[in-house]
Amino acid sequence: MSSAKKPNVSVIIVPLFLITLVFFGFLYHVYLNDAAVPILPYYELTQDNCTPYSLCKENIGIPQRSGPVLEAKARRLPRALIIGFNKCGSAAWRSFLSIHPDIVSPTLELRFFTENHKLGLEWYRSQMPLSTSNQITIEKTPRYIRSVESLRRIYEFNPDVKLLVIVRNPVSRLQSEYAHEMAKLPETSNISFTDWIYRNPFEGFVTYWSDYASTIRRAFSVFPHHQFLVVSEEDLEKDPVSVVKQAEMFLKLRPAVTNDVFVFNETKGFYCFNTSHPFFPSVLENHEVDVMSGCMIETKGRDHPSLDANLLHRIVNTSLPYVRDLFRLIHKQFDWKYYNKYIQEAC
Ligand SMILES: Nc1ncnc2c1ncn2[C@@H]1O[C@H](COP(=O)(O)OS(=O)(=O)O)[C@@H](OP(=O)(O)O)[C@H]1O
Repeated sequence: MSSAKKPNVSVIIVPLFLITLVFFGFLYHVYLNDAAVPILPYYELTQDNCTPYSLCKENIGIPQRSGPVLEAKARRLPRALIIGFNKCGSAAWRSFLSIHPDIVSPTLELRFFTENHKLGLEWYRSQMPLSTSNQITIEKTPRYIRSVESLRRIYEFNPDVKLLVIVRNPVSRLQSEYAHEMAKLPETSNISFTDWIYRNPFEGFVTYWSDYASTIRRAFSVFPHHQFLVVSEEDLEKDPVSVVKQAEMFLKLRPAVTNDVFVFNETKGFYCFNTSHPFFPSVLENHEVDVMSGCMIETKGRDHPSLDANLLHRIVNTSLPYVRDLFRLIHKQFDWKYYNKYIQEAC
């Protein structure tokens, strides 16, 4: 008489059922449910063994999706910075770049390498938006370029960081600064552009706003030239796609931003986001963009004061040597009204 007991079927079927469940659950998780990508707090991630000050040197390149990968989102430190100049379209450039699927960017100027340095690198990281490892983070604080101390800190943070710089016709930059200052005052205290200019010692004031070259030259003494991309506000205003494309190439990102991402808004007088473009929802967290119109908020694109001919002549005369110096330094020439006729050839 055999004493062997028949195996209980449930001992086999239950684990088999559970394994199948887990397997299909996994497939669903990876292939069908993008939202299921786990979002881990940054400190749970290895960050590719990077130490805080030696940032990851992985290639910034075309993301290769070669199969199911469980991609963790994390708060990553910037690999590119917009370091200057203020009143030159730095906010629009940052916003326009951030529509690229491989770019994320905090809206606020974090000023980490200037006054907020004491808050520490972990604070800086905590301010960054979540991103995947295929995306790069870009932070914008236009005052970085003016401070040597900040440039040295940036170098210590990451000597390979990419540096984005935007400059502007000095005349428009002065008008922009004036509009910015007047907007802070009650209307009754507003003064004319001419009075505003002559409130200050003329030469020094105009030089301060026009001499991009000295500031960039100083930055060149900290970082090699090839780590800089210098563009012009006028190009961003006229043809934002071309300026975003320059950055795509410079950052070695796949070409993703096309003409249909932007539309010219007659009321605003500037290019704005095309709100029906599939990329648009990615800027909804951007507090510098009006989500209804897709335009930059009202503090960007103010009316400029008209110019008295004599004053214009004086400003152009004073700033011309600095404009020449800039074009020579960066080996580029921008299409700047009032200056073009004096500058016959580049570099
Ligand atoms: N598309 C688009 N929409 C709105 N504004 C645009 C755009 N492109 C460039 N600009 C110009 O950006 C100028 C503001 O420059 P910044 O953002 O660098 O100013 S700030 O330093 O951050 O305050 C702002 O200057 P003002 O015109 O003087 O307001 C704009 O001329």
